[in-house]
Amino acid sequence: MAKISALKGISNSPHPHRRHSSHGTPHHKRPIKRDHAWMDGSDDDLEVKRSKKHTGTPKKSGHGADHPRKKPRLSAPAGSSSSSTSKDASIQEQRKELPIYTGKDAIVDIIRENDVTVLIGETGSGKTTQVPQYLLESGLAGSGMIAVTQPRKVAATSLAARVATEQDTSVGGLVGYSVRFDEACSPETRIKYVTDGMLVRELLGDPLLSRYSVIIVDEAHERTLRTDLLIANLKTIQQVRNAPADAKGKASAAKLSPLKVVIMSATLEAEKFSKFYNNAKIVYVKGRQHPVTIYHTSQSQPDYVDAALRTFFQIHTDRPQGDVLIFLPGQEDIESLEKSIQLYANQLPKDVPGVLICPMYAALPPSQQSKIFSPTPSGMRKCILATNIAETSITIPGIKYVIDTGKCKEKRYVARQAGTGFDTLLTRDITQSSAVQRAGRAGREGSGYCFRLYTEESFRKMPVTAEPEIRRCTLTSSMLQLKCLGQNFEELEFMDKPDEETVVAALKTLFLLGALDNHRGLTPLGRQMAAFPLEPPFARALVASIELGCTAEVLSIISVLSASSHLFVDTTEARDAAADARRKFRHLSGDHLTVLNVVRAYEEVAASESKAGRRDWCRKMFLNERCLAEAMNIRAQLRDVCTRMKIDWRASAGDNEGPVLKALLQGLVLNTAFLRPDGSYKQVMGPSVVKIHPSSSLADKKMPAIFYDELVYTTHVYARGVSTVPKSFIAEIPVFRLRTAA
Ligand SMILES: Nc1ncnc2c1ncn2[C@@H]1O[C@H](COP(=O)(O)OP(=O)(O)OP(=O)(O)O)[C@@H](O)[C@H]1O
Repeated sequence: MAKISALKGISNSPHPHRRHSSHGTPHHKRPIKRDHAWMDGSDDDLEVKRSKKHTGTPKKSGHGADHPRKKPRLSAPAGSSSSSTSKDASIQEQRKELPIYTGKDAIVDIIRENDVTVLIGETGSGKTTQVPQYLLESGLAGSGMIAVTQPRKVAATSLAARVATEQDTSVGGLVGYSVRFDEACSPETRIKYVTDGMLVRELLGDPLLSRYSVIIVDEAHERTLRTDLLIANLKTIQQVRNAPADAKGKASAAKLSPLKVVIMSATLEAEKFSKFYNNAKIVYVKGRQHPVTIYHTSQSQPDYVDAALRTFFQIHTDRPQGDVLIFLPGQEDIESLEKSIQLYANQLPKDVPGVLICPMYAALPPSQQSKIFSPTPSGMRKCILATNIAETSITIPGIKYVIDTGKCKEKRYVARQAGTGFDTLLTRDITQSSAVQRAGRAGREGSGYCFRLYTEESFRKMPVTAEPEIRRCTLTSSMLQLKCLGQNFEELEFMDKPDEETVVAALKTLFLLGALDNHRGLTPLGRQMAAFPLEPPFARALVASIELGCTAEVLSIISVLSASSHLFVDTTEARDAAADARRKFRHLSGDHLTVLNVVRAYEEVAASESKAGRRDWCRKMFLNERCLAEAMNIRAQLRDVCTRMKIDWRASAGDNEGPVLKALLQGLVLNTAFLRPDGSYKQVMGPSVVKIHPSSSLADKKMPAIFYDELVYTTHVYARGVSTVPKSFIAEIPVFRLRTAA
C-alpha cells in the first residue's frame, strides 16, 4: 500500500462553503480563508491505496515508466495547420509503435469482408487515429470519404489536427472536421472527424450518406442520443446501399458503393452492438502502449473538491515532472478548485515549480479550450481542470497524472406531465467505463498514474456503462430531425427503445410549436425550424421573428440563451455591486430584453475597445465574457444559415419591443404562467406552480402573465429567464386559442 505524504497547509476539513448539487441554483462561490496558516498536515493525509496495474501488456518500447519525457509535443491546437517538420520520421515511427499497428492488415481485411465490424481496443491502442488512416491507405474507402464520429467537439477538432499532422497535411485538406458552428473541410477531405450530431444533421440533406464509404462510430459506449440515432439509421442505410444488385433499387440507380460501418470503443458491450447488427464481427485489439498505475482512496471522499485539492498538491510537491489532469463534474466546481489551487500555489516556496491552471469545459470558447494543448512553460506544472469533455479520445500532451473525483453531470429528463417535462443536469457518480477512459488519459505519451478519489469497492459497484441518453433525455429535437427524414421515432429500430412517455411528450411539444400537424405529420413550419441548429423552441422563435420583422433582435437573444454558460456572474462577495451593474441593463419587461441591452452595450464596447478593454468592461459589469464571446460566435453561424435561406437577418423592430416579445413567446409558448391571487404562478400548459428565480430581474415583481426559458428544480420549481407580456399576447397564439376552445 502506498501512502502519499502529507500535504502541508491544506486542511482535511470539508471546504468551508461546500457547494451542494444545485441543478441551476445561483452560482455559489467558496470564500477562501486568506489567512490560512501553513501547518503540519500529517493528520490530513489522503491515504491512497495502490490497487492494481492497469490491464494490458506494457510494451517495452523505451517509453516506459520512469523515462524522462522523450517525445516532442506533437499535437497542434485544433484548426492549426501541421508544420513542415511533421514529415519527421519520428511521427511515422510512433505510429508503428502503437499496439494496433501489428494488427493493421488483419483489421483492414476484416473490415473489407464485413459490412459491420465492432472493434474493441484499450484506450491509447491507436483506434481513433489509426484505423481511418489504415482504411484510406489500403484503398478500401475507394473514392468516398471516411467519417469518424465523436460525441464531443474538442475531440473531433483535436483528432483532426493530430491525424493531419500524421498525414503531413493541413487541417481542412486531406483530413478535416465538422462540428456545430465550426467546420474545416474541402473537396480534398477524405477523413473527416465529425460530432455525432453533425452527421445526423447531414442525413437531412443526404439521407443515404452517399459521400461516405466508411462510417466509424467512435466511443459508441457513451450511447449519446445522436449516436443511437446514427446507429439506427446506418442499419437502414446499409439495407439500401449494401443490398444485392438486383434488389438495390434507388441506390443502385445512383451507383452508390456499399457502406462499411465500424463501431469502436475501449469499453463496449460488444455483443449487444454485434447482435443489433445481425451478429456483426467483433475484433479485439490487445494491449496498450504505456502502463497506467491506478490508486484508490481507502475511504470515500464526500468532499471531492477538497480531496482533489489535497491530492494535487501531494503530487505537485512529491512527484516528478508531469502535468496533472483533474476530472470534476462541472464548471462551478472547476472555478472553485481553480481559485483554491491558485491561492495555495501563490504560497509555495520558491524552489517548488509554479502551477499553470487551465480550465476545460464545454462553455469555454474553443480558443480557450485549445490552450490545454500548448506546451507547459519550463519550470511549471500544468494542471488541467476538466469536465468529462476531456474524458474520451483526446491526447493532452504532457499529462502524466490523472485525478478522478468519480463525479460527472448527467442530463436527465424530469417528467412532470407529458409535454411539460424538461432536462436537468444532475451531479452523479460516474460509470466504470468513464473511470477507465479517465485513467486512459494518463498513459498517452509514457507511463502514467491515476488517483481515484473513491474506493476500489465503489469502483466495483459502479454500473459498467451509463444508461443510454435515449432513455433519459428529451427527444424533441431529434424527433423533429427524424420527421424531416420521413421517419417516425416510434417505428425506428433502436438498440434501446425510448420510454413511451418521453416520446409522447416530444410529439406534444412539436405539435404545440406548430412543427407537426394533428396527424403527426411534419408541417412546412417544422421543416423550416429544423434548418436551424437550435433547440426547437428557439428555432420557432426565430421563424416567428421573420414575419414580425425583428430577426436581428431575436438572433441576439437566442444566441446568448444557446451559449453554454450564464450571462450574469453571480457573486456572493459583491452582490450589491453586481446588482447595481445589472440595473444599468435592466428592461422593464424582464430578462430577455435585458439580455438584448447587454448585447448592444457589448457590441459598442467591442467596437471601440481592445480585447483587454472588453474583458475589463465585462468584469466591471459582472458579465461573463465567455458567454458573450460564445454567443457572438453562435450568432454569426446563425446569420450564415439565415443568409443561405435568404432570410434578412438584419430586419429590426428598432425600439419597438412588442414584436420581439411576441416572437419569443411563439417559441416559449409551453413555458407560460399566470399569476394567481396568492402571488404564485401557475403554468398555462402544465400543472406546476412555479416561482420566479431569484436571479431574474422580475424576481420581486408580481406580473399577470410571464414566459420563461427553463424550469430549474431545487427547493421549488423555479422559472429562469423570465419576461412579462400582456395576457392578450398569450391569448393571440393560435395553439393557445385551440386549447381554450377545447
Ligand atoms: N494529439 C496528439 N498528440 C500526441 N500524441 C497523440 C495525439 N493523439 C494521439 N496521440 C498518440 O496516439 C496514441 C493513440 O491515440 P488514439 O486516440 O488513436 O487511441 P485510441 O485507442 O483511440 O484511444 P481512446 O480510446 O482513448 O480514444 C495516443 O496514446 C498517443 O500516444
